[in-house]
Amino acid sequence: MSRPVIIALDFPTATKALAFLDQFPANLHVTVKIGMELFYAAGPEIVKAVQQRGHAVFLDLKLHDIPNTVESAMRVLGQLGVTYTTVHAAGGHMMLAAAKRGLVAGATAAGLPAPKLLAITQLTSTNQDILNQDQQIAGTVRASVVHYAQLAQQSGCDGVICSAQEVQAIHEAVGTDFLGITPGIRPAQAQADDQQRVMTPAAAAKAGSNGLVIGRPITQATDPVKAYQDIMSEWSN
Ligand SMILES: O=C(O)c1cc(=O)[nH]c(=O)n1[C@@H]1O[C@H](COP(=O)(O)O)[C@@H](O)[C@H]1O
Repeated sequence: MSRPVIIALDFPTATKALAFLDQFPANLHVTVKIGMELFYAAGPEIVKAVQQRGHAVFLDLKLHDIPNTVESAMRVLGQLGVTYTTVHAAGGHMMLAAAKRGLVAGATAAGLPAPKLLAITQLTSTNQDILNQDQQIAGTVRASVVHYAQLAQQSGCDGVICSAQEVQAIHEAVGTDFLGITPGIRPAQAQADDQQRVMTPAAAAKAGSNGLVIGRPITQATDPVKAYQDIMSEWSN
């Protein structure tokens, strides 16, 4: 199975996102994450534009609503030909199962393979204090993340989004076939920004991460292609 370095295309307009991608050689096909900012600004057209350039798309809209609404929304997203998409594990078993049903139904109707469904566990910007005080969840961040991974697996998800700090515990709990895709990745000298649970690409690889999500260290680099290639080589060595 491929272990992608997924570039978070966090830009406010399609023009800026495509100008960023145009810096990459035409024959270098990557996986990019289109999140709320870009999708709200540019809609499904930006998904198509990125796919037409040969890149795979991770559509990250982190759905969280009642099961019926999530199922209907996923039916629409399932028709876009994306590789991965996201739903919040905190919505519970019924919502996750509904998300999976909708995604598979949408993809089947469009004659496409179903995208991998990844459940958001605890955001990598969450720390122990936020978990215990703001969310009023007792216990450790790791225990909460592993619990959500078990729930997501039982509900038919293909994997979770978590910090690379929790990947090993997840794989021990639910098996190595279940994907642990990890944002909160920072090369050794990079600043953490708003991320709390971070790891370097090399440490994430060692921990068994199934894919990295990385934005600012690439998108805001002076030479984004070199930043991407440096991370790729650290990750795959
Ligand atoms: O779902 C995500 O992709 C996500 C989950 C999470 O727990 N933490 C997290 O940072 N992300 C996303 O991963 C990207 C990280 O960006 P950088 O912090 O710039 O590398 C952003 O697009 C976030 O929305």
